[in-house]
Amino acid sequence: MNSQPQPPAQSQAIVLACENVYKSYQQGPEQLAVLQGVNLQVAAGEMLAIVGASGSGKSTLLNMLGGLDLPSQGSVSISGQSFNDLSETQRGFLRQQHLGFVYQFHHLLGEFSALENVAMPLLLGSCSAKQAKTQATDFLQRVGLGQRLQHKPSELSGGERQRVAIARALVTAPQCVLMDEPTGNLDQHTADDIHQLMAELNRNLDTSFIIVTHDMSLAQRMNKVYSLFEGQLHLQAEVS
Ligand SMILES: Nc1ncnc2c1ncn2[C@@H]1O[C@H](COP(=O)(O)OP(=O)(O)OP(=O)(O)O)[C@@H](O)[C@H]1O
Repeated sequence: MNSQPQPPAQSQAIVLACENVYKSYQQGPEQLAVLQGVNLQVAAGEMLAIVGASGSGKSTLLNMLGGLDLPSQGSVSISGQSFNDLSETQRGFLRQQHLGFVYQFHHLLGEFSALENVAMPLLLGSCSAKQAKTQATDFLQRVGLGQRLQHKPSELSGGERQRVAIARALVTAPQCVLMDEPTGNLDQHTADDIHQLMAELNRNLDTSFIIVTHDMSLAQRMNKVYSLFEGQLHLQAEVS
C-alpha cells in the first residue's frame, strides 16, 4: 500500500493535525526543500510510526509536530490550536499541557538525579513535591530504573539515560507523545518493556504516540506506519 494519509473516523477527537506543511532550509545559496506538503491527522489513542531513509526529514517533521520549529508554510495544531498563532512562550505552554517528548539526545538536566529529572515536569505543573516524587519513582520503576533513582545522567549508561527520558516524557500522562528513536540504544528486552509501558498508557489513558524509528519491529506494533519519502508521508501499513 502506498497512499496519502486518510483522516481518521469522525467520532475520534483529533489531537494533532498537520496541514500541508512545507519546510525548507537555506544552505548557502540553495534552498533545501525537506517537507513538501505533509498532511497528517492523529486521533486520540492512535499509535503511529514514521519511518524513512536517513536525511528524509523525520526529525524535521517531529520538530514541526511538537511546535519546536515552525513550518515554512502550512500549520500544525494541537487540540485545534495552531502553533502559528502563538508566541514562543505560548507554544511552550501548549506543549507542556498536551505533549511529551523523547528526543534522540535526551536533554536531561546534568546536575539533577534521575528522580529529579522525571519529577521536574510534574513540579512545573500543579503537583505537590510529595506526589511528584511518588509518581516519578513509579515511572522510573516501570522503565526498570528503580535502583538508579539518585544517579545523575553522567552516572548512567546511554540506555539508562534514554529510559529516564522516556519516564520523564510519560510521567505527566500527556495526550500525545512524540518520540525520536525511542528504543535506539536499548536491548530487545528493555525495548519490549518500553513498548509495554506505551501500550498500557495507550489503553488506560488513550495516549497517542508518534514515533520516528528505524526499528521495524517497534514500527510494526503501531496502528499505522507511514514512510516519509520525497517530502511527503505515505501510509505503508494499517492495523485496525
Ligand atoms: N537546521 C538545519 N539547517 C539546514 N539543514 C538542515 C537542518 N536540519 C536538518 N537539515 C537537513 O534536512 C535534511 C533532513 O534532516 P532530518 O534530520 O530531518 O532527517 P532524518 O530523516 O531525521 O535523518 P536521520 O534518520 O539520519 O536522523 C537533511 O538533509 C539535513 O541535512
